[in-house]
Amino acid sequence: MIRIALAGPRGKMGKEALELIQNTTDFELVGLLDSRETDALQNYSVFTSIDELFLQTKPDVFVDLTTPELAMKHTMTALHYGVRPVVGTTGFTEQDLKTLEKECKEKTLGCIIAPNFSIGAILMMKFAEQAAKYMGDVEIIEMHHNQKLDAPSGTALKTAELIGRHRPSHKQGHEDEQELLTGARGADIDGIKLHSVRLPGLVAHQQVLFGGEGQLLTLRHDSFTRGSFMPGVALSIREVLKRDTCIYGLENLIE
Ligand SMILES: NC(=O)C1=CN([C@@H]2O[C@H](COP(=O)(O)OP(=O)(O)OC[C@H]3O[C@@H](n4cnc5c(N)ncnc54)[C@H](O)[C@@H]3O)[C@@H](O)[C@H]2O)C=CC1
Ligand SMILES: O=C(O)C1=N[C@H](C(=O)O)C[C@H](O)C1
Repeated sequence: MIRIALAGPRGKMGKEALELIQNTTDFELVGLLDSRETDALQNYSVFTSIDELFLQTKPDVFVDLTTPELAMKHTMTALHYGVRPVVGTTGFTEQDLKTLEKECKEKTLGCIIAPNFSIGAILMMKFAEQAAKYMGDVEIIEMHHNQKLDAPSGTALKTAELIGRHRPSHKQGHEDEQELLTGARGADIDGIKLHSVRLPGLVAHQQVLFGGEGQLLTLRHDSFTRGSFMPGVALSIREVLKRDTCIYGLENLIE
């Protein structure tokens, strides 16, 4: 049995993950971390202190599905107690990732930071990385529900990073281009334009557009339900136990 502690169990992702853990025969839920005590979770040990969670439940794996401002602190605390983190929460900076890499190396502990757990989104990112070898003019449009805290999404940032491995940094478009309204052309990562849409009704969607003379290549992925993320959560829980480094992105776990 893999002993699992989960943070954020009342959230949109946390609820799904709770169900996944309950319904998976080799997973055992040993504790929950939430910002407050809640009746809805009274059958489980709910902690409001992350230190108490680890001291009292001694999990093998800690799954974090909370908020960008908490994720780094939670992940570092898990590593401090020798617990392997699987983190779906977004908002990690480059510096955060470097710090985690160092911490995992020092402690010889696995940690998985997954900007997106769905296989379709991972494939979209891998295809975008391939396309960038041949088509260097690209814009990313990510679309999410209107309760999302961070923009751009973790998936969009990861996509830009993978594209950047093959696309030399350069300014796209016309050199005399002017933004008549601030933000009209989106955010900019090494010249890649990145646009964030937030609307009710959406879940998680992304298009990567590659333009070339007389042609457009569109890569699109849609998560219509949060069930799309759960196989990736289960895979990460099993994989993190076999690893002793910090892994950023599930593309590193699949061939
Ligand atoms: N990697 C992936 O595939 C996916 C990642 N996400 C990310 O997961 C995170 C959560 O997303 P949602 O479930 O949509 O958000 P949500 O807002 O529905 O849930 C966040 C949860 O965190 C809890 N929380 C707040 N403060 C806390 C504290 N101090 N201790 C413990 N829990 C606390 C809240 O009670 C809530 O249950 C976001 O960063 C989002 O970007 C979301 C979907 C897929
Ligand atoms: O907040 C969300 O919903 C999602 N967050 C992740 C991100 O920021 O990329 C993954 C997915 O897009 C859903």
